[in-house]
Order: sequence, then C-alpha cells, then structure tokens
Amino acid sequence: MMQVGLIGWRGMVGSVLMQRMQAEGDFEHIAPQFFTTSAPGAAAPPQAGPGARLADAYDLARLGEMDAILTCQGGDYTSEVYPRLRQAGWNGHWIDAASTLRMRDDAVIVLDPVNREVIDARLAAGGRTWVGGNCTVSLMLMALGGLFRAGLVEWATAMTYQAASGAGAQNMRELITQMGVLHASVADALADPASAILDIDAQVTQALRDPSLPTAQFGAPLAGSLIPWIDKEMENGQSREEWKGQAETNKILAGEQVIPIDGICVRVGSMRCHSQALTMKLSDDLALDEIEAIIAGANDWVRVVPNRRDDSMQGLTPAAVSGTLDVVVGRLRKLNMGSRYLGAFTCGDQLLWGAAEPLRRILRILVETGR
Ligand SMILES: NC(=O)C1=CN([C@@H]2O[C@H](COP(=O)(O)OP(=O)(O)OC[C@H]3O[C@@H](n4cnc5c(N)ncnc54)[C@H](OP(=O)(O)O)[C@@H]3O)[C@@H](O)[C@H]2O)C=CC1
Ligand SMILES: N[C@@H](CC(=O)OP(=O)(O)O)C(=O)O
Repeated sequence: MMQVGLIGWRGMVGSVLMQRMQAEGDFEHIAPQFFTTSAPGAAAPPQAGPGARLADAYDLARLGEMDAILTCQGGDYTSEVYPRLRQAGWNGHWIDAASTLRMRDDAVIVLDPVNREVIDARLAAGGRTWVGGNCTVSLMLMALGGLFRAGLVEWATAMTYQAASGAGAQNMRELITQMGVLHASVADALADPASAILDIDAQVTQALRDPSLPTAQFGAPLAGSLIPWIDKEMENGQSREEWKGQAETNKILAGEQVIPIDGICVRVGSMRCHSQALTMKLSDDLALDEIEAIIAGANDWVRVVPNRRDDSMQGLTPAAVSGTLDVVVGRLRKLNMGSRYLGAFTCGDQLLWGAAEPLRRILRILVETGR
C-alpha cells in the first residue's frame, strides 16, 4: 500500500480534506502517516490505526520514507521542507494546497475534471509535484471549463465575491464577530417596530467605523461592508489574487495561446463560497441553449441554473451550495455589447473544489494508476 504522509490535516482545509477522504473511502487504499508541526508523539487520528502517533513534520528522514506527501500546512512549511527533501534525493509525490510551487515548470496545477490529460501526460513523464489551484480559478474552471476547453473563450473578466474562509479560519470567526457587534449596536431599536431606520443605519455605520470593531484579521470591516483587495499588491496595479486569474487558468488549460483574463477580486461577507460575475467574449456566435449544453456537459458537478429570478435567488447562492460539491452557473445571457458577449454568474464552495477536493482526487489518481 502507498505510504502517504499527511500534514496540515487538522487545519481548516485539512479538516475538509479528511472529511472527504473518509466519505470516499480513501483511507482504505493508503497507509496514512499523520505528521504535525506542533505536537510530535501525540495520538494520531483513528484512520492511522490503533496506537499510532503523530510524526514530526520537520523530520526529513521520516518524511523521506513516504511514497507521497500531502500537505495543507501552508506556504511557509512548503518553502522550508520541500527543497530540502528534494535535495536529499526524495523522489516521492508531493501534493500541496499552498501556492508556493504552483508556477514552477515541474509542478502541475491539478483540477482533474478540467485537465486530466495534462495530469496523465505529466504522470507518464515522471511528474512528482502536484499543486491545487487558487480557489477562484479552480471554481471558475469547474463552472465554465466546458467553454474554455472548446476554445470558445477569446477573453474573460471575472469580478469576484470571495468568502471569508479564503483568508483563513480566524477570518471566518472575525466576520461573525463583526456581525454580532453590529447587531448588538442596534438590537433594542430593531426590536421596536416604530424605531426609525435612518437612526438604525446611523448607529450601524458608527459601529462599523468605531476602532473597537474587531478587524485584526481582515484589517477592515467586512460585515456590512466589503473589501476590494485580496492578497498582495503587484506592481501593475493588480492584486496578486487578480494576477492568478490569467496565470493559473492558462497553466491549468495548457493551451497554445494565452487567454487574457482579468478582473477585480473582492472579499464579501460570505462564509465559504466564492461567487464570480463573468463577462466572456466568445469566438463563435453560438445559441444560448448550445452554450448551456456545453457548460452543463463539462463535468459531473457543474449545474446550470435557469436565468430566472426565482431559480437564481434559490439556487445560485452561497446559501444554496455551501458544503456541497455542486458548482452552479446561471444568469447566462448575451450582453448588450453583442451576440458574442456572454454574461454568467457562478458560485461554489471554496473549501471543497477550491481547495481540498482536487488534492484528494490527485492522491486517488496516483493510488489507482500505481505510479
Ligand atoms: N484557506 C483557504 O481557503 C485555502 C488555503 N490554502 C492553503 O492551505 C494552507 C492552510 O490553510 P488553512 O487550512 O486555512 O490553515 P489553518 O490555519 O486552519 O491550519 C494550518 C495549521 O495550523 C496549525 N494549527 C494551530 N492551531 C490550530 C487549531 N486551533 N486548529 C487547527 N489547526 C491549528 C495546524 O498545524 P499542526 O497540526 O501541525 O499544529 C494546521 O495544520 C494555507 O496556508 C494555504 O497555503 C489553499 C487554498 C485555499
Ligand atoms: N486567496 C484566496 C484563497 C486561496 O486559494 O489562496 P491561494 O491562491 O494562496 O491558494 C482567498 O483569499 O480567497
């Protein structure tokens, strides 16, 4: 059985990964060894078998015994351990949630419902480094990969509405705490049907701007507001999250021509679903029902939501898809700019297809192909 080292398994992404691996019976096909950066020697999760202990995630010798290592520990861990392990001659499979290695030539960004043939080609060529994509990019391609793969997208803009979870567990907590503070600031007035809404609004705005509102994680109020910047600044005026849109999409698709992709990435008060409003220029003037069929036929998880008010309000939202593997696409229509300009709105769980699921699936592919 394949010896698989798991690192970062108790973090937020790692916990979702563990749930999915358990649900899909993945542990029956591997011999797991759980590692830790904080508590070597402590009891390992039950999947490791009776009496199993956590190994030290910085113990290169122990890591080197693994056939595959799957880490959700973060970029600092990858930067510290990956080069040293490879320099020491370790030739196992490294599977990673962090962005650190994504753009390296020897790494494949894995999203097998979209780029299985890229994965297979690299496997056949002896590939050993597999990295999950940026959540926004992976979710866009799960939603609209059919159009991209059919060569129909000349360019695209993605205007995003990204969940707190993309910034980490502490940020999710801070969002809810902010919501609570705002509510508490007007709870009495809310309970009184006769109170004036403009007074309530003024109190909420005051609470939003008050230095006592907890903002240590986001650096700004998110509840009752939004934050139009995600990740670092690039010199060209993009945020790094926006830069990833074109860079990672084109690497995943591995096409011959670069498809221009750009947009503005915005953090909103959603818990764990990223949404995106897209404009695409198509290379062909296809009928809308043909477009919908191409999108819907691309993989088993994408679901086209009819462009109707009720369907959109009930089915095309974080509330509808959170915690599921469904990736919904709707608001599909030709825009006023012309018949080759398509509008779309998509939503998906950023901890599932945006983070854990592509990693779980590449591990399963490695197990099944015996590479
Ligand atoms: N958040 C996201 O949406 C995405 C994240 N990623 C990548 O995944 C990495 C990990 O992200 P995320 O899962 O959010 O990170 P977390 O902060 O939730 O977990 C990272 C590690 O922190 C340690 N830790 C310390 N205290 C706790 C605690 N109370 N509960 C759980 N773990 C704790 C654990 O290491 P130990 O057990 O060794 O102590 C854990 O593995 C990111 O750095 C990023 O590179 C990729 C895609 C999306
Ligand atoms: N940056 C994403 C989360 C993510 O996937 O990041 P990365 O590309 O570093 O894995 C967000 O904040 O929503």
